[in-house]
Amino acid sequence: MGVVDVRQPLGDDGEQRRERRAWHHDAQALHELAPDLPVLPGPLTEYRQMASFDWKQLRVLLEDPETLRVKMNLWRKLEADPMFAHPKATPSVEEQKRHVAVQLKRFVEINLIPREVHSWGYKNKTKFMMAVNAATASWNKNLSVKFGLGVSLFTNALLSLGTERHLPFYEAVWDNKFLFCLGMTEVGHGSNTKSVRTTATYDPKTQEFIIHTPDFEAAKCWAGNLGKTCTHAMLFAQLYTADSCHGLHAFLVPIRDPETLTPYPGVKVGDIGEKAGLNGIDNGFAMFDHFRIPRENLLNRTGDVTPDGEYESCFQNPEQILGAALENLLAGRVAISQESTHDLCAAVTIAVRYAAVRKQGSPRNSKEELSILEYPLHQWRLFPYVAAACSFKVFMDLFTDQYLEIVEQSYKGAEMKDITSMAAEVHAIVSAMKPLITWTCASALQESREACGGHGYLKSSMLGTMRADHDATVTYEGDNNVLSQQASNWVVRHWSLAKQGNSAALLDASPLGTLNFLLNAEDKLKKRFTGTSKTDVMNAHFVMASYEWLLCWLTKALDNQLQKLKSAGVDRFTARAEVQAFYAKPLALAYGENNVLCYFWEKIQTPGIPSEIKCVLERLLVLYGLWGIQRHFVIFYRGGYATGSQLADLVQEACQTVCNQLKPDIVAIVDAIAHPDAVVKSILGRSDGRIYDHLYDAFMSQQGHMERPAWWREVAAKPQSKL
Ligand SMILES: Cc1cc2nc3c(=O)[nH]c(=O)nc-3n(C[C@H](O)[C@H](O)[C@H](O)COP(=O)(O)OP(=O)(O)OC[C@H]3O[C@@H](n4cnc5c(N)ncnc54)[C@H](O)[C@@H]3O)c2cc1C
Repeated sequence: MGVVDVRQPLGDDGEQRRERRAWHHDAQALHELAPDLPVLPGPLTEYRQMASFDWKQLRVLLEDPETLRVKMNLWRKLEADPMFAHPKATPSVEEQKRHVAVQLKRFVEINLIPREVHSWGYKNKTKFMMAVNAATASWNKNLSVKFGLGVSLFTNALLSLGTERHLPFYEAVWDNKFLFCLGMTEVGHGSNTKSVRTTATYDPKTQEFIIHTPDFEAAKCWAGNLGKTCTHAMLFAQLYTADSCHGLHAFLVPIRDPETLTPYPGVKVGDIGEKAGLNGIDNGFAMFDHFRIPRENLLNRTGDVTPDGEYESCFQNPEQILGAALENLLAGRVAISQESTHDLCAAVTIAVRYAAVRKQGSPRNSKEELSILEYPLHQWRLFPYVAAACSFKVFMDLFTDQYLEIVEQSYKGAEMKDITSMAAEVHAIVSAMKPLITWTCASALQESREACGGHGYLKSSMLGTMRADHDATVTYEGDNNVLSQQASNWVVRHWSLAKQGNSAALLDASPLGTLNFLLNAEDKLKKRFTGTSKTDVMNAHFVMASYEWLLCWLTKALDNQLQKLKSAGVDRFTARAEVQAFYAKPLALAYGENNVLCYFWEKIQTPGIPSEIKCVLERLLVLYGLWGIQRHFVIFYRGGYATGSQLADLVQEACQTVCNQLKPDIVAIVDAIAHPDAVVKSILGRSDGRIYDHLYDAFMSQQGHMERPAWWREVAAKPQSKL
């Protein structure tokens, strides 16, 4: 195997791919990926005509056209099949579960993921599956979660944790015979997975593992599909042999008879009940009473038990085994970040189109009311989220390629430069990005709901449904607050190299370059803000240099705090807990934001981008960066980067100016990142902008909406006595 170098953000064939992805789209391809918008003059026409660029070209720049093609194809198929139609009224919780379960069956049956995909290499296959997942999530998040847990995420984990003897499970899942759940969380433990208490004790007499739940707090809990539908669980339990506990391992545990869905004796299993959202998913609990499974059901890539009960591991200690097992969950976190980017795009599509059409208030002596988009406050509320949506889209596109390349090469056994450092860096990036992206999306959904006023609160705006369904992403697959600690831990670990000025070691530790801000850190920390006009801050150079200073300061400050606590005799666990709120969490967030800026900047350098699009992209980058800088003002002042009011004054002025510059282009930017109307499903966010026509239809099409209620007698005034 040759040595693989993924230092280039675009991968080893970066230059080639840049060329490929730059502006060679014929009219037919563009039409397929960016179908024409309504041509009749409509409420959005005026703003569309103001645009300085072609939205179709921006669309295929912000996302890999191949990925976009997969999504557009899938959406067309889902739209054409009545089984995937959205119910008009909200069904009961039970019916939501039934509907999503039968949709999943059909999803697999009609080969929405063609069989040949399984023979593709890891990278192409996973990239395809991720595109399908993100597109499905935008159609119906319940369906994508059910599919992810039960089929795609499971089979992904199976291939990396299991061995050849587990392949029949892989086949059975894709043949619709088995459905899985991933059972890690217990009633009493979630984030601290090491303390999971379900046991799997090996019995050499029968060559079986005995799965047991010691008490209710150790019951498996929350696993999607476990409540009603799964046939098996990929269950995480502490593995015991006669001599000792070998830590957390994954087991394939039968839960229900696949033909009758009756739970097996020894498994007490059920649904945990109605949730705040995602009610199409049957999240469940399960308790095991000395339930026996064959020895071969242990996923044995990282460790195995011989028939006579001897434990064999490729790792030295149980923590390493856990680490290897959890590494496999990274794909899930990447997928969540992709889905959330989609939700963010949908939220701003709805809110910006609505803002362009909705008129409210007018200046004195003017008869014309203003679109709410004209108000600087409204721009400031929404445009940074549009900038975030575009930047995240680019980041996820480029980073997913790198991530899959690294995993593929390591599977192939390629002799990769710095594989250990690369794995650690990828882990840190994902641990920072999943929180950043899901939190940004959550606040965008809330802001967009408010920005659409009362109508935004209608179910048919879709913002409430999206907000409720998206909400869980900040908790599952690693709670955001806990996950972000892994990112800050990794960054701060390298401060000593920065302090020594050891650039070579820093570059080795960060093959993807996300620690480059630490190069010459002490010099960077000497920099002070000297700007005197808004043009000094309204550019990418200022934004990126300020982020470098911010990150160096936060890393150094976090390290100082940890050293201080250590010198005072505070143990490592307590010290880490002490610094979380004011050092570690801001560092993880700033690290994530800086990654977004660096990848976006790299993208803007793609050769051949038309100058008008480049100008829009730079404005979006600057707005995203300034939005972050003003959130971190306290640190800039606290660390002495700025004194007096100049930095705050100029950044605020610049934010408002960039918003104003983006205003004529904002509807076209949103057109470039919007999903088709049938996917967004919002009466406020359609591409024709005819919000009042759609509102009228929505009001008028409700069943019985103008009828006297059947229960009118219970509330109507009693007839007056004639006496
Ligand atoms: C819709 C949904 C679907 C899910 N699906 C699955 C599934 O399929 N399979 C599965 O196994 N699990 C699933 N889960 C469970 C999910 O993975 C856990 O909820 C998650 O890991 C968090 O664990 P917890 O709920 O025990 O919270 P806890 O770990 O108890 O955390 C509670 C709060 O304490 C904070 N906290 C915890 N530890 C620390 C610390 N060290 N420092 C600072 N703060 C801390 C957290 O930030 C959090 O705000 C699902 C959850 C939801 C909501």
